[in-house]
Amino acid sequence: MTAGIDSVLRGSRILPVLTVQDPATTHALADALAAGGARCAEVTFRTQGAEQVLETMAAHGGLTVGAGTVVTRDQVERAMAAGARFVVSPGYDEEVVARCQELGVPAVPGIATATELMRALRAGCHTVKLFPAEPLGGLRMLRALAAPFPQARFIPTGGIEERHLASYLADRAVLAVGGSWMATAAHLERGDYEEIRRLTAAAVDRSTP
Ligand SMILES: O=C[C@H](O)COP(=O)(O)O
Repeated sequence: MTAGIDSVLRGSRILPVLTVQDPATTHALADALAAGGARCAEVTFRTQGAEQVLETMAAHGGLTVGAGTVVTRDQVERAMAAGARFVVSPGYDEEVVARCQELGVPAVPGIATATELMRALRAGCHTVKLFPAEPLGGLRMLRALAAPFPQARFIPTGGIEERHLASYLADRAVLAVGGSWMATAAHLERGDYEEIRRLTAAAVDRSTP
C-alpha cells in the first residue's frame, strides 16, 4: 500500500518548488532551505540536470524530496531512481498516476477543473495540486472546487506569494502550499542563499500555528 502524500510531507505545509539550472548549487540550496525550516522540496523536471539535483538533494538528508513537472512514465521511473519520495504533475495524466501506483510512490496530479478532480479522485488521488492556483482564481476557486468534494485535499501552487499564505493555510481543504517564491531563478542565479533561507523561514513561520 502506497503511503499518502500527507505522511510523506510529515505535517509540513510549505512545499518549495525548485527549478535548478546548475546542479553544483544544489547542496547550498538544500542547506538554505533546511536552515529556513523547510522539511520538504519539489525538484522540477524542467532542466537537463534535474535527476542529478534530485539525487544530491535526497542524499543531503535534511529534506524529503519529490519530483515535479513529471509528465511521463519514464520520468516517474527516473525520479524514483534518483530518490524522489513523491511525484507532482502540472496536470492529470492517467499513465503517470498508474506508474506511481505500481511503484508505490505518492502521486499528486495537477487539476484545474471539477472534471479533472473527479478523475483524480476516481484514480485514488485524494490530494491534488490546484494549478495554476492564482491565475485560476486563488482561494475563491479552491473553495468552489472543494465544496462538492470534501474528501479532496489541495496543494495550491502557481503564482502564490508569501502574502497569500495565511488565507490558503487557514482553509481546511489545503494540505500544503507550493511555490517557487522562496527560491526563484533570480535568487539561484545570484547565489543568494541567505535570502532563500530568510524567505523560507518566513513562510515556515506563517505555516506554524
Ligand atoms: O509547478 C510549479 C509551479 O511552476 C510553481 O509556480 P510558481 O513559480 O508560480 O510558484
